[in-house]
Amino acid sequence: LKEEQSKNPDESSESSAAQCPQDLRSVLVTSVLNLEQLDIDLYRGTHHWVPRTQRLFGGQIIGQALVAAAKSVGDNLYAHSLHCYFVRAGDPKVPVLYQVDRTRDGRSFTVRSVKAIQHGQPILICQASFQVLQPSPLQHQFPMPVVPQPEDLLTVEELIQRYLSKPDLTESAKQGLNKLLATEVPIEMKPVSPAHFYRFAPGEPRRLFWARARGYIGEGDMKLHCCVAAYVSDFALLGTVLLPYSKYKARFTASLDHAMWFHSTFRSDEWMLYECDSPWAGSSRGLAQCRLWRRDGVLAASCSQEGVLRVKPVAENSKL
Ligand SMILES: CC(C)(COP(=O)(O)OP(=O)(O)OC[C@H]1O[C@@H](n2cnc3c(N)ncnc32)[C@H](O)[C@@H]1OP(=O)(O)O)[C@@H](O)C(=O)NCCC(=O)NCCSC(=O)CC(=O)O
Repeated sequence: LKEEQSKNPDESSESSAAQCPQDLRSVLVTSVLNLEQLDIDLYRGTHHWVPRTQRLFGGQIIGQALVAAAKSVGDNLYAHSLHCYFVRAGDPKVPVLYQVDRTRDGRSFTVRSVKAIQHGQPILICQASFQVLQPSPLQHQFPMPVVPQPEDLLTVEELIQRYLSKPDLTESAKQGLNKLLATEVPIEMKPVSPAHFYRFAPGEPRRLFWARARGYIGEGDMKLHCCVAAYVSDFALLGTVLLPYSKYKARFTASLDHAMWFHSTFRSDEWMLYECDSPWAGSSRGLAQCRLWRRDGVLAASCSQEGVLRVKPVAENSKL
């Protein structure tokens, strides 16, 4: 992990150096997931992008917790799952400490517990499990959904530019969209069905988008790609729960827990299809699940999350 983070693309193969100048290096690798070591099994992480809610982005905390866990396991071990609870809102004004407990080192599986701490209190508790690669005669997966290729779809930014040119947009809607455009999120996204993605009409609780880390990461360390995928996986997952409810908008939403399973090798800086759905909502909570597909149809990872969602009715004359 460390080696990959410090690797300068100019030092790698000539062709990748030519394609990926230093200034295109993913900020997820150079900053967000590049933890500072304070002591044995103790790390400090800083923030890059903070959501409008002014609480830390859950994906960042999960990604950083997985980085901390991965630093204490051997190169022959690969992350295969993680299970996290978000127990307190993260404070964007201070860094997060990550304390790793080496729960167990087995022959095949190794387990780590990570506590993310701010102001002396845990904000996230995470368990991550790693495995030595092992062959298996049992191998199956569902087929990847058939969707348009990313080259045929618009990015979120391009879609926002289009909406901005609509004549009937209110001034506050324009301001909101311009704010979104000015935000530097380290993920590139292309919704497969923009109307569903933005909840312009009620629909089934299911949405798909292509996503990848912004900037170059390169082949290299699989553990790092898992950390990036953990970061990305929390970005648009919980919103899937709201898709059937066009008459309501979110008043308070936060992910409560997050579980993830890694199945195959993948590159998080290459387009991956995120297939999100929500099988259930009730009691001010919703369950959301996602599958991450490699472009070639291989299932790379699966994810489940429950969140709290409190809503209020949408104003009749809203243009967004
Ligand atoms: C989930 C928790 C809020 C649960 O804590 P509590 O049990 O104390 O929370 P709570 O529900 O009682 O209170 C939270 C806020 O809701 C209000 N509140 C409580 N009950 C209410 C009710 N019945 N109706 C209306 N509002 C209510 C409270 O006054 C408070 O507002 P007020 O605060 O105004 O007093 C907390 O554990 C937490 O913050 N965990 C971290 C979650 C997180 O940060 N996830 C990652 C980021 S989300 C993410 O990354 C994904 C995403 O956003 O999509």
